[in-house]
Amino acid sequence: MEKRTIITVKDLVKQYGDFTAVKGISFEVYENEIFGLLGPNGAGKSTTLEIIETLRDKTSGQVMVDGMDLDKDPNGIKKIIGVQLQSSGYYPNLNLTELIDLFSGLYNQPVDPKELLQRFNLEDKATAKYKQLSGGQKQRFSIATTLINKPKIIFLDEPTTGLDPQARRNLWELIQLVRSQGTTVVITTHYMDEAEFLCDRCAIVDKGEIIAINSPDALIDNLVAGGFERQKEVKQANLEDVFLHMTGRALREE
Ligand SMILES: Nc1ncnc2c1ncn2[C@@H]1O[C@H](COP(=O)(O)OP(=O)(O)OP(=O)(O)O)[C@@H](O)[C@H]1O
Repeated sequence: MEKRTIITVKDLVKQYGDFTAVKGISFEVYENEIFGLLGPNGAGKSTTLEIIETLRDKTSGQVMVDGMDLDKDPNGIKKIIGVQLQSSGYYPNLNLTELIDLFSGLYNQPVDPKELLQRFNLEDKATAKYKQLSGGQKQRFSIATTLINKPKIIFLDEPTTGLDPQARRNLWELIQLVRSQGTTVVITTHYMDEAEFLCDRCAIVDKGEIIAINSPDALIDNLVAGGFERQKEVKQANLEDVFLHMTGRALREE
């Protein structure tokens, strides 16, 4: 089936003073895929994401989101995307239900807080404040809030950083669920196992340039075809498997 392109980035450049953080990158994201931006610290992933999210000005280049040109219709783009807020974006005196009601009012979108919290395994926290949540719960809540305006695309910037293996896997399942319900997901991560598990395609960004873009499988196959061999014998399991086998897969944060 022909894939529909939902994001097109062409020759994108971002300069901070004399420093060029993004050096003319181009890529496309297809509708309903999970697309990853991978790269070391400072590669330019967040800058790229924030430009597409309309939160940061670009220096040059073209960005189209669902047929809308970033230069001409940033407000149109804002309406169809969901962006994770930093923790400072949540009013400290409101509980989770009240926060959802607040966003729902701001977006003018009716949302049932109970149903949304249930979907993200947070029904017991309906009257808790954001700051009272564990790391995993905070991430789940912030992903839940990206869905309030019923976006076509959500952007997740390092959603599992700092989480334990159980919470990470739980979040992976939730991200897959969000995609299965029709949302396109753009994610940045430093965890290659995460990208391999979640992403349909990923771009590897280094020093402001895209150095590879493909499915994780194809990237691995290309490396092996080039004669790469692992130095160590590959074991049937890794330390994370040991950890999860011994401590279980159930979430521990409650
Ligand atoms: N507001 C700013 N002013 C000046 N330089 C900036 C600014 N924001 C980012 N940079 C620089 O641009 C480069 C790219 O930063 P960016 O945050 O996009 O990278 P990243 O790939 O998301 O990194 P990380 O994985 O650490 O989040 C870095 O060298 C960073 O120091």
